[in-house]
Amino acid sequence: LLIEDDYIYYMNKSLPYHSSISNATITDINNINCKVRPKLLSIVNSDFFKFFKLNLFSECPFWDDNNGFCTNRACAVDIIEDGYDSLPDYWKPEVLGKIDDLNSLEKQPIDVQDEFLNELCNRKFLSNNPYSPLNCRDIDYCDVDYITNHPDAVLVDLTANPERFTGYGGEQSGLIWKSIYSENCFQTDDKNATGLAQEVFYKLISGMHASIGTHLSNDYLDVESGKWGPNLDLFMFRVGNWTERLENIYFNYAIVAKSIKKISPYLKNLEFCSQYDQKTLDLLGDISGNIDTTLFDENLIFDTELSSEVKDQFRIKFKNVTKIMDCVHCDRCRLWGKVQSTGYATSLKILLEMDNDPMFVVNSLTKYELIALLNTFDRISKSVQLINDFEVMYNEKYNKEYKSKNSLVGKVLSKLAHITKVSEQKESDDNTQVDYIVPKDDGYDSNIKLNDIKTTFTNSWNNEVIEVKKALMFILKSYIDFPKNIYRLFIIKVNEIYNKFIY
Ligand SMILES: Cc1cc2nc3c(=O)[nH]c(=O)nc-3n(C[C@H](O)[C@H](O)[C@H](O)COP(=O)(O)OP(=O)(O)OC[C@H]3O[C@@H](n4cnc5c(N)ncnc54)[C@H](O)[C@@H]3O)c2cc1C
Repeated sequence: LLIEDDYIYYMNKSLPYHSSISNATITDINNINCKVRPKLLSIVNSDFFKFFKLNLFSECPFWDDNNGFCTNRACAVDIIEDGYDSLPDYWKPEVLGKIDDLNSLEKQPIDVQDEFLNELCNRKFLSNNPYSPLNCRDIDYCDVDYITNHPDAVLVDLTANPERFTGYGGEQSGLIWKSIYSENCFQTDDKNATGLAQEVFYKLISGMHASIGTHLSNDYLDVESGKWGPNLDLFMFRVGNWTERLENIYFNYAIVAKSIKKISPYLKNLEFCSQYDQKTLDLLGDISGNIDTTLFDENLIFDTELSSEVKDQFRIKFKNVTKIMDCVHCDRCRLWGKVQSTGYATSLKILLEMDNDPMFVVNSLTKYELIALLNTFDRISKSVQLINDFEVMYNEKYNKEYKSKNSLVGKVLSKLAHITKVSEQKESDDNTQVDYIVPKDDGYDSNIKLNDIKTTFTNSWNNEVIEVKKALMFILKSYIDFPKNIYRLFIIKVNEIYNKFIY
């Protein structure tokens, strides 16, 4: 019911959530995604793009509590509540969250590890940034030096460690998310730019959070059956029931896709992978060819000199997000958290800094930023695909009689498409206006709202009925078990007395 309240609240509120910075409809993005997905898969499975460098032993720089999840069971109780002790070892969160198949390079000194990736490249400049931040303006949105040069960092094969359910949860992960969201506090005199920066920052984090939720719901371990597979109810609970979270996944898609479009023409100059050069460049060219430049208009975010102060704050705050990932005590979650926060940071660097001096930005990119960028695109692209898969599952399970448009996710998606159309219409009416577009509350919206409320209410009602039934069954079973339990108690007591008597 809480979710339902929040959901209705969202549908009714008139906050300027739907700005006109993205001109794409949900359908546009779904279509683009169908075309780029196979190519993206080939890229992230290639030798160059499948390794990421990570320091598994770095201490959390923000708070003292380094009492990690892997040694702290309490972190898991929210997810695996019952009988933690009775779970087989390989289902325990510290095992589910561990990184498998650490490359044998892990044991090698850092320069040998680097050599491995450098062998794939004609030029080494990607690991040695000639545009040292010491000499130049800082344009990094993540802590690049930390990733590439930390002596404890190791190469991890991302394909051997897919993002999935790990059982990581509870207070610790809640605290991490809370501190990431609370980075979103900008203070400048430019109210418009500050508001917009806050909105974009929130959407990025929420989209990343929702994408992680989508992946863990899709690759979920059912501890009762011991099988891995998609968990529709978990997806609906975490993401599907929340219009805003779904929208933010698509928003992040538009941001990352646009940054890849923007950097692609310059990748030719990088010659970053001799062995895979042509094939990788062809694939990247194909991907970029399918992305429309109007997908996202970065100039509407930070377009004026006035907002450069906001931009600087944005950069520092995003850098902090990538550092907060060191506080994540589940190794695999930390790995993907670091990859994705670095990927979004790289997107922002490309989108917001390239117009000033493209080659300055291009030459400052490290290979790990490029690897993170492409892998983040793969994560968000998979999330978009999964949203569509879950929609089909939802219709099959709950909504057979409804058409796709009337399913919960379907309604959300068509509403988003509708909102974008409204914003497009408004934009063409007034080209000079770059303000937020608030969706019109027309009959279409009211119908959707009414249907949403009905469907959400029916689902919540059915869930409550199932829970009440379960509770009643539990009470009934405890009455039935009562004589058996009394008998067992009696035997235990008799046994104790007998033992005392004997010894
Ligand atoms: C960096 C990081 C990576 C992780 N990776 C994994 C992983 O790979 N596999 C895995 O199983 N677990 C992972 N986790 C844990 C996972 O994200 C959840 O924290 C955990 O499953 C507990 O979920 P929860 O229901 O308590 O709510 P949480 O997901 O912890 O959310 C906390 C609160 O944030 C709000 N919230 C939730 N989602 C959103 C959203 N999209 N937008 C805005 N607000 C939101 C809600 O109010 C919620 O109560 C990761 C956690 C972190 C911090």
